[in-house]
Amino acid sequence: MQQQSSHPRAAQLMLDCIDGPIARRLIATNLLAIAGGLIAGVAPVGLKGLIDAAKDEANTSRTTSMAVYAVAYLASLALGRFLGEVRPMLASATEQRLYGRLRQRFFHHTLHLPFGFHLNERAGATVHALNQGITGCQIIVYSVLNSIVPVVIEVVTVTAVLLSLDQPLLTSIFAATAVAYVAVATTRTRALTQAAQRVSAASADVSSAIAEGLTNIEPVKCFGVESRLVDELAGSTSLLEQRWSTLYRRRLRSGFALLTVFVASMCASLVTAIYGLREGSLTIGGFVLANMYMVQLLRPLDMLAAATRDVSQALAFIGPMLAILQTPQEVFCVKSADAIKSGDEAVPTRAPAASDFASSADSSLPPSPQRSKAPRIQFCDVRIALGNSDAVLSELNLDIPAGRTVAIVGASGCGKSTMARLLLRLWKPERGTIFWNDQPIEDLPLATLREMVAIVPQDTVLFNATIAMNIAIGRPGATSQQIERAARLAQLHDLVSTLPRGYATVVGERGMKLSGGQRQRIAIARAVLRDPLVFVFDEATSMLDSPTEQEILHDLRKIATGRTTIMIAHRLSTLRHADKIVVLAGGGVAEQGDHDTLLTRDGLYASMWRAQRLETIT
Ligand SMILES: Nc1ncnc2c1ncn2[C@@H]1O[C@H](COP(=O)(O)OP(=O)(O)OP(=O)(O)O)[C@@H](O)[C@H]1O
Repeated sequence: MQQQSSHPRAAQLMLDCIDGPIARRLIATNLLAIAGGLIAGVAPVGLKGLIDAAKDEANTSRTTSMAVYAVAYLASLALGRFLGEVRPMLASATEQRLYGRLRQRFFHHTLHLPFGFHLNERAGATVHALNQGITGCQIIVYSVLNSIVPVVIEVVTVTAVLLSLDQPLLTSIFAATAVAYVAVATTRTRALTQAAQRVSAASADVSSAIAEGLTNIEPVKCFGVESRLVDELAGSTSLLEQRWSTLYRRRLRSGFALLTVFVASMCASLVTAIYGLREGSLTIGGFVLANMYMVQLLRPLDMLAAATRDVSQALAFIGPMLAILQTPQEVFCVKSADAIKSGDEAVPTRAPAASDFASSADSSLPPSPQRSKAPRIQFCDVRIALGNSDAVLSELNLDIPAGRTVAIVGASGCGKSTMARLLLRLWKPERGTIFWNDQPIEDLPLATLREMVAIVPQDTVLFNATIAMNIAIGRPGATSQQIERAARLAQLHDLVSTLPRGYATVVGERGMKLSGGQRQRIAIARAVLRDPLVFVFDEATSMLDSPTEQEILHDLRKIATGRTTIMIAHRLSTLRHADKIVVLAGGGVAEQGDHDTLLTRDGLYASMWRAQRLETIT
């Protein structure tokens, strides 16, 4: 079933990646392939001429005729072979460009798939889908250019010559053989495709297991699970082995079926040609030619059948890549970016007034006067459930005034990071709306929204690149002075100065050559350098020692002035300066207000505060 729908999709995918220059080169190499097929097809005519000339004793210039036929025969053989050698060399550059485009297209598409896709899929399997898909495309291109096109031309040429021999019986045998080949090739295709799909799935499991072990190398080593992982891999590899054997058994069965057709046809044609020779309807040259053509007709038919088999296997390999390419991307752009950036928004939907957030008298802080562009953010009746569990946020109503700092606190798992992800549209709420000033955030172009928000996430993962590159990731083209300034604000500069290679130090796979606190500071510098309208600090300083944390918080308060800032933290002492503190519980806002108000209220926040004070003292 997958195979049936894969044909047009695979063809479409390749066509999409073919531009003018690629198309021209492919046509040129194809023409070479066609020329090779034609020449190979007519070569035996020279041999027939040679044999007939040798037999023609009445011909006075027999030697010359023989020489001409011999040269024609050898030259056509040599030229056909030469073209066969040259074509792959010419084709390879074009094909590599095509595969490069395919990789780029796949990577672009995958990076733009929804966040949930990446959480559900194994990265190893995704990379494997690409690699195997490219292998499948290579097989298809090779089969089409090297086998199918030249072979079809050869079959047509041979058939034309065959018809000119005026041997209806032989022609019928050839036709019957062709039909038999097609029948065998098509009936075996489904079984082969299924086997190839199973190989592909098992192979993805093996790749994912290896990738997962390598990306989690630290826990693997710390918990000493190397041998267990290797044993588990042995299970997956033996399954892969079995599935390859099944595939090759099926290929063999298909090969035997084709061999049977081949032998039957050879027998039939040989008997017919002998009969023709005895009857005098075939010369000796004609007899040799008929048999050579039989072989020559069967060989391309054989190659066609093999190519069909390879293509069906290749389509199964391409299947996972096509499935990923068909997964819908994130919704990027709904409304004009300019209107949003200039603050000159068209208001499509009514956003709630501050008084709608009536749960607390403290919820209607006036906006900060310093940055007119910093947005007011409102979560209105937002509900979201993740996975199969109950709603993480069942009814979130929250007003974050423009240019103010709002702290979010609450028990682990109550949905604080989920809130931040909703704002960045990594998740989509099941119900409710998040407003950016007066616009629902779905109306903002996704790229613009993310450009305006900088997040320091709980777990900082770095690229295996230099410190400078990691800091500048959100601001391509940043100068070294700008990078250094951001690093200073994140209390990182002094540390970097002690490194022999300074900002050119490579941080290792996922930044593992740095401490957790150092990674966090890079993440803070990154966010600062991005210069956004909204900051989200999600446990941004949780890995730092107290003095460093205090210094960074002091700097961040300065940087965040006039920007809308969301601070998520468990350590309440780091949040007491926030304009508003929001306690999340039971899927919504349990209480909100500034530090003193909440302490006076003696509710959830006050008890959390007391508990943490007690911990500090004891
Ligand atoms: N992709 C997901 N699929 C299913 N459940 C998820 C997913 N991501 C998060 N969750 C669940 O959603 C809930 C809220 O997670 P979230 O990360 O928002 O909590 P949090 O309040 O930030 O917690 P913490 O303070 O521990 O960081 C948790 O119960 C978590 O297990």
